[in-house]
Amino acid sequence: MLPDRSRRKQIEQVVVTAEQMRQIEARIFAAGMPVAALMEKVGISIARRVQTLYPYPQVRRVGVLVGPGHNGGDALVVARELHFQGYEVLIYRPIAKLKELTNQHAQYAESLGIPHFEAIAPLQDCDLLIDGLFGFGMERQITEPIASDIHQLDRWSMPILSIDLPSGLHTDTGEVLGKAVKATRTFCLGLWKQGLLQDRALEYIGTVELIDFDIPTADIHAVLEAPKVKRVTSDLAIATLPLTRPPVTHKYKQGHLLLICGSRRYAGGALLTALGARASGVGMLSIAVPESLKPLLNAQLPEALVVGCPETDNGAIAQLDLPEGTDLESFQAIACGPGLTLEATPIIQGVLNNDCPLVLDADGLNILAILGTQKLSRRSSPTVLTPHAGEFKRLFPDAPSPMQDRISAVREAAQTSKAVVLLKGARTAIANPSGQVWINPESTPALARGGSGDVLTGLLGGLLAQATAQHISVDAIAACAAWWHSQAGILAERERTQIGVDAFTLTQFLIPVLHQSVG
Ligand SMILES: NC(=O)C1=CN([C@@H]2O[C@H](COP(=O)(O)OP(=O)(O)OC[C@H]3O[C@@H](n4cnc5c(N)ncnc54)[C@H](OP(=O)(O)O)[C@@H]3O)[C@@H](O)[C@H]2O)[C@@H](O)CC1
Ligand SMILES: Nc1ncnc2c1ncn2[C@@H]1O[C@H](COP(=O)(O)OP(=O)(O)O)[C@@H](O)[C@H]1O
Ligand SMILES: [K+]
Repeated sequence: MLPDRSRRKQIEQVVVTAEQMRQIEARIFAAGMPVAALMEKVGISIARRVQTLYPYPQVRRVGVLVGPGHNGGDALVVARELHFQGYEVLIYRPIAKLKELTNQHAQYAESLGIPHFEAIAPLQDCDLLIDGLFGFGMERQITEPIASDIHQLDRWSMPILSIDLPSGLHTDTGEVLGKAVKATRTFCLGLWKQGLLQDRALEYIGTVELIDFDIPTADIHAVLEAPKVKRVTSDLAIATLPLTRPPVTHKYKQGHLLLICGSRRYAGGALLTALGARASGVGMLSIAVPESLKPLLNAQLPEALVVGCPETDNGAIAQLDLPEGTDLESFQAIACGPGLTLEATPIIQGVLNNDCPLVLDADGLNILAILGTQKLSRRSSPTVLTPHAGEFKRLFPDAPSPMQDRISAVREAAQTSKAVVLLKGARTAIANPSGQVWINPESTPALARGGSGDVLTGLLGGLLAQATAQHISVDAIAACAAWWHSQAGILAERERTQIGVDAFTLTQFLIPVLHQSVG
């Protein structure tokens, strides 16, 4: 058995579907763990955590919503424990027919004199509600009268704590099945459920934490075969960062990144991409911009080699004018797109035809959408595409909608395009062509602001350029960049409020966040 800390770190990376969770539980039960014992263990862990977060007597009246399955069973164990700790517990039990084990707990709660109701109204004056209506067994639409009762909860103001998932959310896709509880907190049981990491679930889940109940890692590995879905934890991301260098090295050994970005109209995009790249620590940074942007870039990034390129009449890059003896394959990575405009189509065609690891963003993606993503399958070096949902739809019109099941969408896009696809959003999802998916589990809406994606492009380009000599997968690097970018946003928000995180400010928090995370 792994020491507890290391096991916990592994568990935090795992993401499961309902079916995978069922299979893992089935193995535990088949090995001899009684179902009732597991429910008891889970229920008691939840009750302890409730007592810490909502201590008696600050919180006195607790309403417990009990469904027909084992989610309801868990809730009844919590109800019983809280009753014995002095809380006044009231139970809402809208469905009479309960699974056997749940029914036994219901009978015992009745014998203790805990009142139960078929209607929701008697719970109106509770200080806290615990939602154990449905968990990962929920597959059908919620019907009346439960839908109306859940609607009623939206009008009440007490905190709601959901067990495993807010009732009514689909475990895998995060879809609302008719109506769903809007939780203040969710205690996800055992392993992270995929639906909790989907953007559309975020409005419902509140603050989420994992309640570990010691699932053996052997059972997890037995069920979860590659490709997997992984949460990008701090441990995973930090292990990928190029934090220490060998004592004997030089700038070109630390990666040479070429940025191709900007136009007279969109100068800021080039600057923000360059500042993101600077923070990555890349050994050498070259920046190709239209000639008229050269003074601006030189003034802001004195360390960079700024290549002024001939311009179109509208101020876009007309052709790359790299220094004598340099071609596109001289670089460890190229990142291009922000601010280019569609006039830069020949430039994108040129980089696609070259054999160098490539990050495409913004207009780079818009041009690729016109050229067709099948162009990518001919590249022998890795390509990373970093679309937001709008760009994604233009690039992959036949993939599932990125507004719905983002994990399926990004996986299919990566498989068909043979690129690593980083689908930006509240919970950025990254997939590689083999179907491995990473989800960045923490971020802040402070990042929903013009230019913050440009910062990510530069940061990712810089990490990619530094990693080519090492054996780190490109999707792991993209996941690491998404984590770093979000963590900088979170730190910037903490110091400057949610409205204080403009994209330039974000670049200034990229290094401080490492101090905090790495120590
Ligand atoms: N096994 C264990 O000991 C452990 C289990 N754990 C806990 O168990 C939970 C999973 O339990 P579960 O599989 O019993 O399913 P659950 O989520 O309670 O609900 C399914 C029930 O709801 C019913 N139902 C569905 N939709 C409905 C609708 N629209 N309207 C009305 N009814 C509807 C459905 O009925 P059916 O569709 O079959 O007719 C079925 O009866 C899990 O999330 C976790 O909390 C963990 O603590 C670990 C230990
Ligand atoms: N609600 C949100 N929560 C967390 N991060 C967000 C949210 N909305 C956007 N972001 C992040 O902000 C960045 C925006 O990038 P993008 O849409 O390309 O903007 P731009 O093109 O203006 O730079 C992405 O990294 C995205 O993941
Ligand atoms: K629930």
